[in-house]
Amino acid sequence: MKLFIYHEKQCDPKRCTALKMGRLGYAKIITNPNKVPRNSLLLNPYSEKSVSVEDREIIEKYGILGLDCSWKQAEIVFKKTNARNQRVLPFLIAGNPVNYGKPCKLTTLEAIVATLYIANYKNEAVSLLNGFKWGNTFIDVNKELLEQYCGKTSDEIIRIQNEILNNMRNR
Ligand SMILES: C[S@@+](CC[C@H](N)C(=O)[O-])C[C@H]1O[C@@H](n2cnc3c(N)ncnc32)[C@H](O)[C@@H]1O
Repeated sequence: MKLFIYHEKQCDPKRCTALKMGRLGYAKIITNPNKVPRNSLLLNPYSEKSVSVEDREIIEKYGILGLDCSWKQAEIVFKKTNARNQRVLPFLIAGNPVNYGKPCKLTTLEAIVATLYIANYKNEAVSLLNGFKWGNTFIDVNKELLEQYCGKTSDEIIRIQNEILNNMRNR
């Protein structure tokens, strides 16, 4: 599985999940903007199209690309990207210690794990959590959601997500 992370060097290196993924040999860390793979599936929290099982061909051919930057800068950083295949993740809850419990504010590790899970590469997804103490928390907190999204098309996932959000509002 080809996993790439473009690293903006805006984070605390001790807490950065991307740099740790690089150290563990899980992902290739890229710091030169000219070397960013343009066809990979870019995980963009501001995109309108959801990650789905329909992305398997892109993932197989070109891999997944996370963009590790500070959440404070993220909107500006993503406005500058011109990658071809940009995707948002559907509603999921952060399991990491920094943003625990917050919707959609995932670490780069969590975002890549969720993408693989939804596209039905469950074993590959779960194996990336080895080496991260809180890693399994992400799966535990989101197991039901991930199972609902896994194997579905982008349109189906948006429908499922909207139903989940409506049910939460009406509770
Ligand atoms: C903003 S950075 C923060 C990284 C954090 N400092 C860390 O240590 O992992 C997280 C990256 O993960 C991906 N990501 C996180 N949440 C996402 C979402 N809801 N949809 C799509 N991508 C997401 C994006 O590439 C995003 O830029």
